Amino acid sequence: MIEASSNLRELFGDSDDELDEVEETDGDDNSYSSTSAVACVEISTSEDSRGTNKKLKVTKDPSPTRRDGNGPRNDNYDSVSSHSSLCYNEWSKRIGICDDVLTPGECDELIAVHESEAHHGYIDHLTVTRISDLVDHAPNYNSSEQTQRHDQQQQQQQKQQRQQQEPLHNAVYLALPLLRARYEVWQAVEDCFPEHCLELLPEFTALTAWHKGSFLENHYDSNRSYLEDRFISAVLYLNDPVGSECGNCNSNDDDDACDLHPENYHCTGFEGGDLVFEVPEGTSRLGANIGCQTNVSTPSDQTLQKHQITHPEKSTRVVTPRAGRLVCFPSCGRYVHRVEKITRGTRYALTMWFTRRDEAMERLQSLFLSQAAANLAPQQQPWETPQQAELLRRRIFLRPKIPLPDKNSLLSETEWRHLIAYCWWKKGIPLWEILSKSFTTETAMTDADIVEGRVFDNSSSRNPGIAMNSSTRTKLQKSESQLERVVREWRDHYVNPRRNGMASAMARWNADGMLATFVKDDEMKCI
Ligand SMILES: O=C(O)CCC(=O)C(=O)O
Ligand SMILES: [Fe+2]
Repeated sequence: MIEASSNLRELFGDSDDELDEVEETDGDDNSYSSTSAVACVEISTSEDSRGTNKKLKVTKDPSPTRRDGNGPRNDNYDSVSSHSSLCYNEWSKRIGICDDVLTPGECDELIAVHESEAHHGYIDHLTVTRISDLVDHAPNYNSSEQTQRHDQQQQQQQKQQRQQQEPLHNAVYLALPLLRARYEVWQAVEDCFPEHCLELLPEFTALTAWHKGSFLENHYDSNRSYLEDRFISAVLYLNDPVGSECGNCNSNDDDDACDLHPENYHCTGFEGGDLVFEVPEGTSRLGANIGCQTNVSTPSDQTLQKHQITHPEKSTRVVTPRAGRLVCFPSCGRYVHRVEKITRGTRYALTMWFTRRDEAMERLQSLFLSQAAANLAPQQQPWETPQQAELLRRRIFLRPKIPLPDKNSLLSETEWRHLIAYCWWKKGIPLWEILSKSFTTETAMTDADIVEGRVFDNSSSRNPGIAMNSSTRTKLQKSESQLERVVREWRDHYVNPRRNGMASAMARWNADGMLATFVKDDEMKCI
């Protein structure tokens, strides 16, 4: 997975190269929305049906059939569709759309997880949190060493007490909701591709934040030799687009309201960002013509059928993101797609690929390393310059107007970052207000504006030089009593329950650490 991700910049960053390999189509005159168009695989999973029973229906534990490593290459969707009079319905039904795969609350938590540990992504204006960003530095929760200990329960209690007192060194507790969501996506993808049930293995899992200005040109997802193991692509959207008004901050400002109100940066709406598929050239709109099932439903489709019109060669199928909506499709060249530019706000998603080859599977064995926890200060990604990494770090603090902490600060930098995201997620906790009583707002705001403008701007990344003044830091120390209450709530009601849930889930997982399976409801409980 590490190799694959370090190559992602090559995949997405140099869009000129990318387009050379993909047949370009330009027509979007005939685009139509997924919500009203041809029915494909539509599976609505209500909250009830997502209970433990469903989660246990397909066991993700490794079995010889899943893990023999001899699965076929991802050529069948290409070859099924490669005859010249490809049936539109046959093509379209491979684009699975499932709504309510996660609840709004689960989506919000994943957004907060991303905000806690955001790194520069593989294209401009994109930040990512790969699952490995959370677990690679995990302490050993489940080593054989530990299980052999005589008084395991006592050890566990001591450990929990230590955790409650020690500064937060790692982000592993944040992996719990992500692992749960990963499993939900996995199940939904299997539901959409039942013919490949029990074959599909996660190859890559990351939370992605598509900030204003980000987009992806036409591409398909297995379009490099080192990506050819990718078989199914899956994107679970975590927030809704908004109209002209700002969803949460009630601003009527037409001009980038969310971007202008960083203190309300829980306004997670966005504009733009549709996922647009190119219908392959030569595709017939008439499924009946070549004997496949016809389930066309829109008036325009019926008209086409009635008049026996072949669908124009160049057209698109548009999927509009929505919180809890999963879209999954073959990663092969028949499913060329793009992401339209995000023109406002941030579009959040959980992005996954599935493979059928065991060797290509995403490894999570580092969850089981018996290493001491490393300090998870934001780490420089292979494609980042140190300056870019530093700017992103500053942005995380300054966007919500929180001064950069120094050595004497109440919390470590990791803790501050996580606390900021928690408060942002919980919305009702006015961290900025608590702090603003005792630090110089003007300084923080000025810095925030400068950083916001530069963080994604490569041309200015050579000069990140922004220093917080010392009075800001000194004053921050004085607000401890109010802050301490917030910190206690965060630790007691969030960090510790999540840590315990993680430890409990991991105790049930396979000793080789290669497959993380389901996470139980009670392990997710936050008091
Ligand atoms: O986020 C999306 O809608 C699709 C993203 C995508 O195409 C990709 O990451 O390859
Ligand atoms: Fe893609």
